[in-house]
Amino acid sequence: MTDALPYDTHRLCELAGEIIVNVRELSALGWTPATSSNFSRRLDDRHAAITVSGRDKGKLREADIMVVDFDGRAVGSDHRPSAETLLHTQLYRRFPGIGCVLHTHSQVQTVASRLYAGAGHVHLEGYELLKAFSGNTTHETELDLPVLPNTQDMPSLAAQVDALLDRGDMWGYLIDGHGLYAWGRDMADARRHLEAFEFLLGCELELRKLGCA
Ligand SMILES: CSCCC(=O)C(=O)COP(=O)(O)O
Ligand SMILES: [Zn+2]
Repeated sequence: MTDALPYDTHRLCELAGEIIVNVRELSALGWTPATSSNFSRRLDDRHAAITVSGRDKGKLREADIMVVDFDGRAVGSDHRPSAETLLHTQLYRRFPGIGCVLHTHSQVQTVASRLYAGAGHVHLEGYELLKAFSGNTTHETELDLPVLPNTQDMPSLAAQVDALLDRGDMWGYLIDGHGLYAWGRDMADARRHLEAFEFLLGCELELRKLGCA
């Protein structure tokens, strides 16, 4: 810990390294086109490490990761944090067990968000991969992935997410025409949830193409 900064800089370096490695892999899958997407890790009980706004997520370096407090304000940096910072910090503030938030813009996520915006959710049932979500021990379960309307008004979007979180266990949501948010207790957990949503949404789209859903 330095005198000047109110967080552990060594821990920040560790988390930045982890974000960089994981986000490069997600980018290589085509899930972060055109500088889209944002990623964060809980740093401590007041701060998160998050991607700087507008950076090419496929080419992240340590300088592309900065610190914000849970009100979304930059701490110890002149950079602008992700435009969607509030959607990350609201989760860290409310749930001490959440340690990682991942947001991507894959084609599958975006097409699914458009198709299911009217229904307000994607119903996922009968898939073995539902066991990938923390707490699920059987495929005999179901999950409604919410789809929220897109807006540039982040406080309004965060308020809608907050209302959904009141309902209980939730590991992600879609934003119409935009992409997917997923989270977990650490990077591995959040990434498993993100990948499971991507796979399950892909299955639902495929079933629709085949006229089965
Ligand atoms: C060019 S993508 C539009 C903004 C967006 O949806 C996104 O995920 C990236 O925003 P950021 O400010 O985090 O770079
Ligand atoms: Zn986005």
